[in-house]
Amino acid sequence: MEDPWQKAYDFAVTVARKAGEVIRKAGESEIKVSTKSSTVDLVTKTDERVEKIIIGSLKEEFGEGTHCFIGEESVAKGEPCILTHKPTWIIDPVDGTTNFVHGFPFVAVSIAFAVNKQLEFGVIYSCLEDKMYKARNGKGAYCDDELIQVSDVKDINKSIIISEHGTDRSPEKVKKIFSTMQKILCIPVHGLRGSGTAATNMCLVATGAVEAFFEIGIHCWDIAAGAVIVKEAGGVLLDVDGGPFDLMSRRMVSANNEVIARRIIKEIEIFSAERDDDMCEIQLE
Ligand SMILES: O=P(O)(O)O[C@@H]1[C@H](O)[C@@H](O)[C@H](O)[C@@H](O)[C@@H]1O
Ligand SMILES: [Mg+2]
Repeated sequence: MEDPWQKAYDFAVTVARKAGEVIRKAGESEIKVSTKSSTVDLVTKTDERVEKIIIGSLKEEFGEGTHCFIGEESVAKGEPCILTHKPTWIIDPVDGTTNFVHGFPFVAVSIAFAVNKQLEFGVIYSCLEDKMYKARNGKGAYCDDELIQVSDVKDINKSIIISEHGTDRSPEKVKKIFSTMQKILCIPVHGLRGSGTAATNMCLVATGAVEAFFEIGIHCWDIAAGAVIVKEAGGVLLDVDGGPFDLMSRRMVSANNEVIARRIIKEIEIFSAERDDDMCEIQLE
């Protein structure tokens, strides 16, 4: 029987690489000459431009109307953020926007694809490192053409944990974020890290470079592709309260094994973040 999504998967890799080249060029030419403040406007234009290229390419290849799109920039402009049963692309055109503004070398194009509300595949192109991470449901996870596996570390005292403080600077949230990080550091673990992009952090879990990534405040487009890649690399995904992973919940833990995931969950001070699908007024089918 023909594999219905192989063509879409291969095309997603091509589009991610094309988007990465646009980001690199923007970084080399436009960002260098501008001051940090004007850079931010420029980068928003880059984010929007890259998302338009990605969605435009997908619509051209698969036709208008047959597929749905959840893109960070489109949602920011009021497009719905609801996962229906239709084939749906979940896109973060520039994950690590703040990194990009500052020339901090972790910026990722994240493209995921879901059918019947199930994630089918994920592609993350770390465009400044020129590394293509990808995974299809049930077919393993790869960095370029090399199979990748999560870490085999069992003891959390021998682990590196990666997380982010996000963009919210409200004192009560910042306090909980850093109190959580302090508790995890003092378990103790070998170290805490953060690349500045959830997509890249999840690839680091999938390659075994770190044992776990958690964050509250991310969006579905930050983690959808990484979720497939971590799972296919042998990792686990949970909600920060220990329940099942929920793509739209704005929170998650991904780890190399469930013991380490649940040990981290014990230390997380949970704060609320409005669900991605609640942020949208329009309720689709
Ligand atoms: O820097 P941006 O891209 O605006 O935001 C970041 C990423 O989107 C996200 O992946 C990361 O986890 C988050 O903490 C950070 O704010
Ligand atoms: Mg992002």
